[in-house]
Amino acid sequence: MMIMQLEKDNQAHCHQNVIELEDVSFSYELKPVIQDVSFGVQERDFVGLIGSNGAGKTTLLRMIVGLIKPDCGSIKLFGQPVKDFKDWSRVGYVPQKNSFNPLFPATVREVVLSGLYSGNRLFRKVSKADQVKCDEALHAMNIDDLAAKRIGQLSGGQQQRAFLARALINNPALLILDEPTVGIDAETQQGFFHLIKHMHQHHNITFLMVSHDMEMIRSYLGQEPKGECGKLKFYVKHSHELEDCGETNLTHSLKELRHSMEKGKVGV
Ligand SMILES: Nc1ncnc2c1ncn2[C@@H]1O[C@H](COP(=O)(O)OP(=O)(O)OP(=O)(O)O)[C@@H](O)[C@H]1O
Repeated sequence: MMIMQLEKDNQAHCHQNVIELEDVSFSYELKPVIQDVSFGVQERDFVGLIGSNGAGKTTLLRMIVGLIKPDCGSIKLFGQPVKDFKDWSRVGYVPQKNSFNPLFPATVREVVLSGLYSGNRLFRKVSKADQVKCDEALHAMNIDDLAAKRIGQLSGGQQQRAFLARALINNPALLILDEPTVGIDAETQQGFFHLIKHMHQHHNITFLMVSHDMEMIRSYLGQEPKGECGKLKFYVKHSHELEDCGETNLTHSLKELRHSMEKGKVGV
């Protein structure tokens, strides 16, 4: 049995478990993909999930957000079994490779706003406050000018930014990102990493991110993984900064990002 248990050097009693996996296994038909994975993500962890192609990273994320069920084992989100979890506004998820038919009718604004609707909120009226949240999220990803465009008419990188804005609109406590910068140019990647690092360090957001960008992972999360299971490696950094901001909104993050861009010419 392969069990991976993350070290909890920085465990502080004030930090709750955000994700708990215990002996999770999954097979596509008869092909085992995930075997006996156990690990925990705590509030304010930034977990980078690394593994070769086909190692099961996307499959693991899809189980965590409840899109597929494990064959055995248990998965909890914020202390609740995923199957009973309802508070999806606390979780932002950006799947891998969102690509749309150019004729797909939704505009970027509609796609971003759809991040606010979950469960019975699906057909609710869009309020002024929702529009403001949408503007902030569009602005954070620097796609204000694309708001009225059809999502299918955007480049891959622009679509990815729209999906990041969609994940950010609820100001989630947990952001789950599946290779978020695939198809995004180097300058934009740099700005994006700057933004998520800021969100991690100052805004109490917990991250689980699949990436093949070892340079970014190692520079922020350290040289060695904290845990391994099969072909999956988990790099972890915990953030607990005394000078955390009271503010947790996107506008604040954006202000800090713009400031850095002006100083260091970081692109978004
Ligand atoms: N719907 C599916 N039906 C059958 N097999 C699948 C399905 N989705 C994925 N697989 C297989 O499961 C394995 C794990 O796939 P997964 O997408 O989770 O890997 P990954 O680590 O995210 O890979 P990559 O780095 O290439 O994105 C692969 O061998 C893949 O071919």
